[in-house]
Order: sequence, then C-alpha cells, then structure tokens
Amino acid sequence: MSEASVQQAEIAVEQEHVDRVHHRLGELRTEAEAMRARSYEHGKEATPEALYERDVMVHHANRTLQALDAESEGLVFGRLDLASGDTVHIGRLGIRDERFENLLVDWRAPMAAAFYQATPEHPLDVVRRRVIRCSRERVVDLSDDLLDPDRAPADMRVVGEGALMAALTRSRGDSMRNIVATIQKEQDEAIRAPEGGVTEITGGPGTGKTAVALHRAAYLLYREQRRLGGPGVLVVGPSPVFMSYISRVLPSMGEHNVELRALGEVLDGLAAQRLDDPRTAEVKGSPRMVKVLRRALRLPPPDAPEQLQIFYRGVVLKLGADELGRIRRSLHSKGSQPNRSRMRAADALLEALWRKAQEAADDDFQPDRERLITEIGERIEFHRFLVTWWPPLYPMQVLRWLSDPGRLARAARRLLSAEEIDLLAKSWTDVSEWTVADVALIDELRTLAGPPPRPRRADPDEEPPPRNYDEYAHVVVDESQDLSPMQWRMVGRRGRHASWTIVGDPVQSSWPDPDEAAEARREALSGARSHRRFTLRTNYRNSAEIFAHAADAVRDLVPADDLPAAVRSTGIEPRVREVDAAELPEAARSETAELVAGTEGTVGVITTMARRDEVREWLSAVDSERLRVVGSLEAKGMEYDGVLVVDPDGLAAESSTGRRALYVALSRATQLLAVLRTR
Ligand SMILES: Nc1ncnc2c1ncn2[C@@H]1O[C@H](COP(=O)(O)OP(=O)(O)OP(=O)(O)O)[C@@H](O)[C@H]1O
Repeated sequence: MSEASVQQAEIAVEQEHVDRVHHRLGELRTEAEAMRARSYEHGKEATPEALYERDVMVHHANRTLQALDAESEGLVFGRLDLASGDTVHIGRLGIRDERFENLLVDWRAPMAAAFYQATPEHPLDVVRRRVIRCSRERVVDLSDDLLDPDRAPADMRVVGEGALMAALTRSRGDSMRNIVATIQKEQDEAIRAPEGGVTEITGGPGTGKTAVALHRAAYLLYREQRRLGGPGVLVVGPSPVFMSYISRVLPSMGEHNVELRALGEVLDGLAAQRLDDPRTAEVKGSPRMVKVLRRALRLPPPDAPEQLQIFYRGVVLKLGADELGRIRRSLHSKGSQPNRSRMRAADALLEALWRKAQEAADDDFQPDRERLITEIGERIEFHRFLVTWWPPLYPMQVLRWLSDPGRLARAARRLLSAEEIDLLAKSWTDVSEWTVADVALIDELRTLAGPPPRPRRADPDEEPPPRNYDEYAHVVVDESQDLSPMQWRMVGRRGRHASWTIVGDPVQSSWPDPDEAAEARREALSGARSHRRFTLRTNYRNSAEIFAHAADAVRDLVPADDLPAAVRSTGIEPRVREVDAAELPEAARSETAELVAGTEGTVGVITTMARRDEVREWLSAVDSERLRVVGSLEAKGMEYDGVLVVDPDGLAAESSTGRRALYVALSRATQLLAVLRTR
C-alpha cells in the first residue's frame, strides 16, 4: 500500500471513532436538556427542598451543557496505543458510552498524562502516540510517534509528520488557540503541578508561558473543581487587547468560570487603557506611593473649614486651626481607616468642645458633660461642620486633589523629587480618563481610606459600585515581570488566601527596578507556603532566523541561559532597511504591504508609543483587515505572522529598559520580520 493510502486507511479508522464520540455527545446533550426540563417541573412543587434541588439540578445540567457545547473543533485529538493492546482516545472532555466505558478521556485526567509525558526513553507503556487533527467532525490529518518499537504489533502503522511543527507553521488569527493536542513534556509538567502555593513559570519569548498558564487554569478547574468553582480563578494580563487575544482559549476547553482582567481592569468599575509616559508610570508604580497616599488622606480636604464655632447656652465655644489640626493628627495616628473613623472624629470634636466649655465655666455657666455632648452632637450645624471637616473620602477624588502641586508636595515631602511631583500633578490635572497605573493607586486608596458610606452615583466624581473585596482561590499573573510594586500590591489583595501561577520573563521586563518589584511581589505572595519553579526553554513562536535577530538586541545584557532555543527554521532572514526620516512613511507602507502579501495571518506594525498614531495614519491606506498597528507596550504578549518594527532605536530610547523593550518587539513574529530604521 502507498504511504498516502495507509494514511487514508488510518484516517478512516479514526473517523469511525470520532463519529461514535459525536453521536454519543448528541445523546448526552439531549439527556442534559431533558434533565433541565424535568428540574423545572420538579421546582413547581415550591417547597424549599424542591426549589433547592431544582437549583442544584439546573446548575448541574447547565454546566454539562456548557461543557458539551464548547466548540466542536478538536474534540477528539489524541490516541494512545498501550503495550497491553488497549487503546485510549484523548479529548477536550471525557465522554463515556451507555455502558460507562471510556469513549474519550479528558486530557486533564490522570489516564491522559502519558499522552504528554511519554518519551522514547520513558515510554510509560505507550507504544504509539497519535495526534488526530479534525476540521469540525471530520478527521483531516494524523501524526504518529512510535515510542516503543520493540513492543509494537507487526501490523501497527505509523503515519504523518510532526504534529507540533504542523501546528507551529499554521497561520495565526486574532485569537490564541488551545494547544491541548501538542503540549510538550516540559510544559505539561508545569500545567500539572500541584495546586497549592506558588507555581512560577519562566521562559523566554514564545516558550508558551501564556498557553501553559491558561491550560494550567483549565487543568486546576477540572481537578480542584470544589475549591476553585464559582468565581475562583482570576487571570491578570497586561492589556485589554491581550485579554481579548487569549479570551477564547479557556472557553474552547469548556471552562467559563474564570475572570480575565487586564491590569487596568482589576478594580471593579474601572476599565483604564490609557498609559502614562514611562517616567510618570515609573513614579506611579513606585512603592513610595503608599506613603504619599497615606499622607494625602491625612491632609485636610481642600475646602475643610479652619475653625469650629458653636453657641452653647450663651457661650461661644471655638476650636481654631491649630486645635483642629491636632485633633485630626491624633485621629489619624490611631491608624484606622478615615472612612471608618467618622464617629470617632465626632467624639473627638465634642470632647474638645467640652474642654472649651470647662475653660469657660463660671457662676452663670455650669456645663454638664453628658448634656453638652448630647445636645451639640444632635445639632445640624455640628453635622454640617463634620461633613466638610471629615468628609467621606472617595479614592478618585483624593487623587484628583493631588493635581494641586502644593498639596502633592506636602504629601510627598522627602519621598518624591520636585520633578516627580511635577510629573504627577500634571498627569492628574483635568483628568478625564484614568491611566492603567492610576488604577493601582485608586485601589490602594480604597484600602487605606476604607469603604465610604454609600457612593453617590449621580456625583460627577462617580465612584465604582461598592464591591465585596474580591478574593480568588487561584490567581494567574501573566507577563508578571511588568507589574509595578503598586500593581503587585493591588493583585496581592485579590489573593491573600489564594494559590498562584506566576508567569514571566525577567529579560522582557519593562520595570526598571527589578529588586523593588521583587520585594513587592514577595509581599503579595507572602501568604503562600510552598514555591515551585519551572523553566521553559524552547521558543515555539519565532523561526530560528527571527529569534536570532531579536536575541542580538540583548545578548550582551543577559546570560545566554536566559535565551530560549527556537526550533523551527524557515530559511527566511529578517529584512532590515535604513531610510531617511522623510522616506519613513512611504517605506513603512511598502514594507507593510509586502508583509500582508507574504502571509496569510495577522500583520503587526510595532513602533514607539509616541509615534503609534502617526504610523497608524501613514498606514491608513493599506487595505487589510489583518493589519494591527501598536505601540511597543501594547505588543506585550502578542504575536503576529508578519511583523514590521518601525524606528527600533526610538523604541529602545523611549523605554526605561532600553533594548529589552526592543527584544520584546522583535520577538513577536511567527514567520516574517522586517525592521525599518532611520539614518
Ligand atoms: N506545545 C505547543 N504546541 C503548539 N503551539 C505552541 C505550543 N507551545 C506554544 N505554542 C505556541 O507558541 C506561541 C507562543 O506561545 P505564548 O504566547 O504562550 O508564549 P509566551 O512564552 O507567553 O511568549 P511571550 O513571553 O513572548 O509573551 C503561541 O502561538 C502558542 O500557541
């Protein structure tokens, strides 16, 4: 038989099994729907027990349907032929036939582990591993590894070429795909690591860190359903574009119960996308801001009255600025949150008024403490004073007050330089849209100030809705090397009792002070007892030619061991062109058009944050839905089939981490890379 007909015969064998699985899937779906209908009937009895049972049954039926309804693409993707002669089919979910026999084993089940872990050196009783590629319900390709030839039956056939390479050369779209069929051994070890404590996954660009983190989330949700069910898992990533890029991966594995949030969206009610210039972001992210904010909360509000004057039984009781200042300081020195100290503030003022009354006492005026406190404490004028002198503090409003350089200078004395104060005050003047770095400050202020009494939603300083401080059972942090200390504090508050998966690459860091960030991270994770580390060493994204060029940007800055090995060679070298500044727009247009013509997938043009809009303008004439123009920070974590980097020197100069930022930009391409620099 020719190779092609052997392949066809084997495809037919697998098609039969895939048909059985889909037939059974249809039956299960019908059963789950019938169960849901029955549950509603059951609930009509309306006793509390019946209603409870109905809710449980409906919930269960809905979960089953949700899992069964996940995309049908790639439902069956693997098969193991074991030395015992048994075969096991592996898929995105587990399905049993009517006799309760396994038709399909969930990739996360212990039985499926050998699919990822068996090697020719350690075959784990696997004779042949087969990757099955389907287009919807049709088998289109097979790819086998013979792991234990000595134990293979004489009639066992081995077909196809490497499934991994085939997956890696396929063109990319706007959504990251799941990699369940081709997870590699080193990745699988990180995915299946135990749940508790901190699991840290590091590796260079394109080593699959994001893919591994998401598959780990799916794995943990499957294995630890009881602990992590509900809103148990939070995934934090760099930008909304990135979150949207990875958003299909978990649903494609039937997992919907995960919250994906960009750093600007971690705090409920805010969705910041705007980025500060690097220098301002650096100051806003610094841990020195904790003290600045604490002091800012302790300053009198901008329009606080400077004296309190009360007429009481013919006597004027007066507290001047100094006394009020002392009372305020003493209240703050107790360390409790100002929004929880309003009653205490009222008591302290009344106590001070009582002392004044005592001083004023004479034959005609014999004040009684209890009576004075009750009588003044009930007066409307006293409450009017209190509400302006010790108002509820709303975090965004407190931050806006700091646009006054004088006020900010008082809060930042000996903490920030004059230049830094200037940068911050400017950034908060007439702010109409918060930046990503502001969100961590607003979150910090919420914690420092405590919950204000019912936010007034009609207020122009509209506050986010009141939140139960979200705490998650598991937190995944992607691109963790870029979190500022203030962002670590914000994320840390969401996982005080959580287990963690932390994913990153120190070499790609855009945070200039790694020690400072490491300290904040240590604090955020201090609740976790165990710590395990995995390093991924193979770059699956870039061709070897592209990665060699990208790595040149940082080779002299980092140990060789921190650079991964790219496994796929295309023979196509990156194109580097140098043009005069005046020619840049035209050159960018022609290079982009060439990339669009040369690839089937997405094309990313990456430039400096400062010039992004200008470059977008230049390229508005390029007619392609596959084209994306992004600034260097927006390219974090993303990938495109073709990449054009415009003005690499400007890009490195703009970032506080210099050539590391360029390394990130140059390592985004899967197939074609072009670089345009100015002379
Ligand atoms: N085992 C695999 N099988 C198929 N594709 C893979 C595999 N591992 C990684 N990939 C692919 O390689 C690309 C890079 O993966 P990913 O974005 O997760 O890398 P990363 O380490 O997070 O990169 P970066 O640090 O540059 O953001 C993706 O397209 C991903 O699907």
